[in-house]
Amino acid sequence: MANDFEKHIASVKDFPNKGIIFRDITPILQDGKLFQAATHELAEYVKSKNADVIVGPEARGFIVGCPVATELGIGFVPARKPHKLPREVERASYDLEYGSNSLEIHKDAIKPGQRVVVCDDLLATAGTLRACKQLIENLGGELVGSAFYIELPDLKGKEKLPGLDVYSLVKYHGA
Ligand SMILES: O=P(O)(O)OC[C@H]1O[C@H](OP(=O)(O)OP(=O)(O)O)[C@H](O)[C@@H]1O
Ligand SMILES: Nc1ncnc2[nH]cnc12
Repeated sequence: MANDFEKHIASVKDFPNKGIIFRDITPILQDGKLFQAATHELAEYVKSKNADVIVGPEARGFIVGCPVATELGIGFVPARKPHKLPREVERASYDLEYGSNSLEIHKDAIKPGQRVVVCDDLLATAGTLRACKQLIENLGGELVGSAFYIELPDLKGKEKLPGLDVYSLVKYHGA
């Protein structure tokens, strides 16, 4: 199955910037059975972490995280790019493999003591994941794991979050 996921990831050279190989998951999403299988694999992981809620960073984290939350019947919390959420927010800034950004989360989205897993399409430098962790912890939640379709281990994202469990379907070396 890991092989099937990998076969349905498109690798696009020099996108969005020269030197980046963009790993495009849209062929997985287009294949209903494979999208369902990927969702199920992540859901089994999230269940094993006994999570109360999933946080998904905009935009691809919405696509990946929402169906996992509905499969498990648990809540989904969007971490959005600035000025999109209408009520009081917590904000964290971060750097990416290409560029930098900020993420916001509604202040009442996570309750103290809740167990949270972050779901997203890809882990690269972990700037996004670190920002999510900061937001979750500022609201009193506990980040108990993270789940991705793709991991780029050479960018050493994991090392920036020592002790955090990371689950992924496919790893690309030499990214
Ligand atoms: O581990 P990192 O170095 O933080 O990179 C991974 C993040 O980068 C991409 O999102 P992007 O910010 O490009 O936003 P998008 O989903 O709106 O395209 C991807 O979906 C992850 O969220
Ligand atoms: N190489 C990559 N491909 C797709 N999304 C990304 N986000 C950060 N790095 C990426």
